[in-house]
Amino acid sequence: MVIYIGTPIATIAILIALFWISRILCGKNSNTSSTVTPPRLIEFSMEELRQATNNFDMANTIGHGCYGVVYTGLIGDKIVVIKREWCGLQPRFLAEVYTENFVDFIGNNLCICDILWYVSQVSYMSKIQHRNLVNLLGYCCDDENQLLVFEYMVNGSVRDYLDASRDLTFKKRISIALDAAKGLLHLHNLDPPVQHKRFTTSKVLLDADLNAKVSDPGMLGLLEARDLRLVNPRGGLAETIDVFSFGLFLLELITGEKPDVFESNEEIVQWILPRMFTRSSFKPYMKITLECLNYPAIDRPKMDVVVTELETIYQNEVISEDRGVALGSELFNITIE
Ligand SMILES: Nc1ncnc2c1ncn2[C@@H]1O[C@H](COP(=O)(O)OP(=O)(O)OP(=O)(O)O)[C@@H](O)[C@H]1O
Repeated sequence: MVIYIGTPIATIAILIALFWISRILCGKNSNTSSTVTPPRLIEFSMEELRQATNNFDMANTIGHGCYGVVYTGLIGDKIVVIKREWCGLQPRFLAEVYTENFVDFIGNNLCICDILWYVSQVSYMSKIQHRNLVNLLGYCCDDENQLLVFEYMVNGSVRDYLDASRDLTFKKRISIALDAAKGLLHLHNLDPPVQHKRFTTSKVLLDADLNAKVSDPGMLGLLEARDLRLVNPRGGLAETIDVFSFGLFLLELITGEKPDVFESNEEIVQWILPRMFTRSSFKPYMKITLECLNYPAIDRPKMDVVVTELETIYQNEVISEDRGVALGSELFNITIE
């Protein structure tokens, strides 16, 4: 009897890769109260996703980012969002993850290991679940195509929403900020902590009821292998960059305008001064915004503090709801009380 065991090196390489993946899949996760049990991650075929998007019809395109083109698609009776990577997997993905020796050792099996690496990243992403994070539902990966399937957020990004100049009460803005802060806090509370590092108003998506969720949580691994620059390089080191980005997000959320990139907190203060507000909730809002943008970075609050502050502001708004204030350009003509 002949037992064919293939190339021993290839077999060992695959076993090591599988061991590595199983370790990631068994990794620890956070157990904060809003953690959602991960649904089963679905592996879609390319054919299924072609059908879902009408063969990736332009009409289904809703945007694009550094990962790739973003489509809506229909799977069963459910609308989903499909991100299709710009370019296929490159062997250098693996080279950046493993040592040079290991890559040499794997030799001709780079392709399967790249795919295994991609699948391990996707599995990891799918385990990061929270009600304020956009859920990854599934993926498709072969040697030519890599696609990610996410839940669909019908109102698009906060940036889209602000651009469309749709009405948003101050209370609603606070509730969006609070949702987004909780999403980031969940990432920071994971063991080991996860930094988003690309947090902007485009990364906060709104559902039909304007509940907000942070998109692309845990996607950094996939993107870092592609030499991407940080969104806010002045945000400082890993632990503070999300907080800095959150401060910019708060400014953008309240003004509707993209704030300039500031060199210092004095510049931020100069930017805010002519825009002072009368209403009591605006002051704590601007205070926490400025604290997030603090220099040096070590003076910035942690996200749990940000969540607590925003919760207090939100509660004040609920209490004084009947005194409603319209937001918009006229807001900034109000002088200091
Ligand atoms: N799950 C989703 N539901 C609804 N719309 C989405 C979803 N994901 C992305 N979009 C839309 O697609 C656009 C592009 O998203 P994507 O995350 O690829 O890039 P980005 O955030 O705009 O830029 P980058 O990733 O380069 O920083 C978003 O601005 C948003 O309008």
